[in-house]
Amino acid sequence: MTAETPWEEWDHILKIDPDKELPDGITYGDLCATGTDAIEVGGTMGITEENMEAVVDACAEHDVPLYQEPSSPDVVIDNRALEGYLIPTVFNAGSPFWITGAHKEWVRIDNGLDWDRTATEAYIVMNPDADVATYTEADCDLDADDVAAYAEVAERMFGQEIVYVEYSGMLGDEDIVDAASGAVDDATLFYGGGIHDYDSAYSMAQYADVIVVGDLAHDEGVDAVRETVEAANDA
Ligand SMILES: CC(C)=CCC/C(C)=C/CC/C(C)=C/CC/C(C)=C/COP(=O)(O)OP(=O)(O)O
Ligand SMILES: O=P(O)(O)OC[C@@H](O)CO
Ligand SMILES: [Mg+2]
Repeated sequence: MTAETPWEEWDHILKIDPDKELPDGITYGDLCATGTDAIEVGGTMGITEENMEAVVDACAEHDVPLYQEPSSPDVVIDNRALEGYLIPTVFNAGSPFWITGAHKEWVRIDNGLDWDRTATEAYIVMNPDADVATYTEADCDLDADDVAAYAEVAERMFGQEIVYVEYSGMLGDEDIVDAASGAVDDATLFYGGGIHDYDSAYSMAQYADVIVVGDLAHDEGVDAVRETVEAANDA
């Protein structure tokens, strides 16, 4: 990354899914102006280079750092508007493909990756009903001590700078996020899933360094997202 580890300064990320519509009357520019610290463009299903490019181009002229979060090597785009690439690796995936296999393929087929703009996110996927859990065959049957141990392994043994507790589609268990928070030292803890208002944002931001808000932007719009930014800044 240009500024090494910029996420250390963040409280809030807005994740825009290029496969989902925006509410009526709302533009990508409006979403960029919510006060979020960064935008991640990504989703699990229905992702193409074309819909990725369209969202990145629409956000490019606005003053917020833009990151691509690819769900597979074939949707990675080469776009100078991107500050960088946040590449998931799923620690509790059912297949090594989602831990290192896709990454190996990416490096094999792509000549000349931009390593200075590339970082990984160590995901722990917790909602068995989320597309990402099905897709990666994740073992979501984890207690707080399992999650804490994964988080510690990610940081201490695999040198991960970002640990991501992912409840995509549902609000997570505070005790689990608290345990993950206690298990990491220098790594930045991301939490995402089911944040829908000030209180749910605040509850998770007490433990996580950075909260990630996704579907709310597509389902409700900018005022709701702005509330979550306020909560992230207050916590
Ligand atoms: C090596 C490269 C370039 C890519 C592989 C990256 C990996 C391991 C991806 C697997 C995990 C994944 C699909 C991450 C994408 C981000 C994510 C978790 C989006 C949220 O997905 P959901 O909310 O479950 O799905 P939808 O909202 O799209 O239905
Ligand atoms: O869509 P939501 O439930 O807000 O989840 C956010 C993000 O963690 C998904 O990858
Ligand atoms: Mg989603």
